[in-house]
Amino acid sequence: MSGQRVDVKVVMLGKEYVGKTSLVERYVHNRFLVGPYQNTIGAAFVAKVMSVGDRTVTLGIWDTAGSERYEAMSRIYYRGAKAAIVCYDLTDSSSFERAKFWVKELQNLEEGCQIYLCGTKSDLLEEDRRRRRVDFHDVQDYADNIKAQLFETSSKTGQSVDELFQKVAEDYVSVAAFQVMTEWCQAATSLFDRGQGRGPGPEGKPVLLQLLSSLSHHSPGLGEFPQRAWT
Ligand SMILES: Nc1nc2c(ncn2[C@@H]2O[C@H](COP(=O)(O)OP(=O)(O)OP(=O)(O)O)[C@@H](O)[C@H]2O)c(=O)[nH]1
Repeated sequence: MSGQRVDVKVVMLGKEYVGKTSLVERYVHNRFLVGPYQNTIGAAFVAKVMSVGDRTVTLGIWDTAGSERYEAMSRIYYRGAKAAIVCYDLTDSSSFERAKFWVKELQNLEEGCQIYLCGTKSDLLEEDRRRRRVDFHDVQDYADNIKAQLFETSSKTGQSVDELFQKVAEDYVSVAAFQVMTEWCQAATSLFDRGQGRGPGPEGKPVLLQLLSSLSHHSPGLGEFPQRAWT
């Protein structure tokens, strides 16, 4: 996978033992490793290619170490991340406090990073509801406040794991499409302001049509409406 182009840098954050590595294992290899717990040292990277509609998106996932000993190192890994999956263990309230710590960090230092809150080990609640230590509605309110998405997953059973990563990729595609659309609108407005929109561009086609075909190329579907309206 080395040298592979990555579309979305995703970072896994959260207290040690919450299940970050297990989440990545379940998603990438569709397996749940049993055996003695091995804490992550530093960080691990894996890339996963996936589909969103007719587009291919490559997620580059950084699995960080949850131990506070590696806190400074985890900061290096969330730099430039477009998405952060901030994990907490549904059976451990202190892990949710730690999740809030990471959310604050991201809000202060990585403004452009979309946050996904992930309550892990939901299978343990299936076995015994009394084990829940983090209330769903409290977290949902918190998630709404910070404009984050909320998922409750189990790496053991696979519950909601694919949905979580799929949402990350889908959000990336819609944000990218929105950016292209915004840039296109700005370019079109500026051409119209200068009265050049219908003039010929470098390929002999009207400049606006050239912009539209570039928009359609980057975001299939988005270019259809204006193209129909203006030709
Ligand atoms: N029952 C259950 N156990 C889980 C689940 N996810 C992880 N675990 C267990 O929780 C322990 C910690 O999991 P890891 O994935 O190593 O946790 P981590 O967050 O990567 O830990 P650090 O690397 O120390 O940050 C392991 O014993 C896992 O088997 C889950 O969904 N259900």
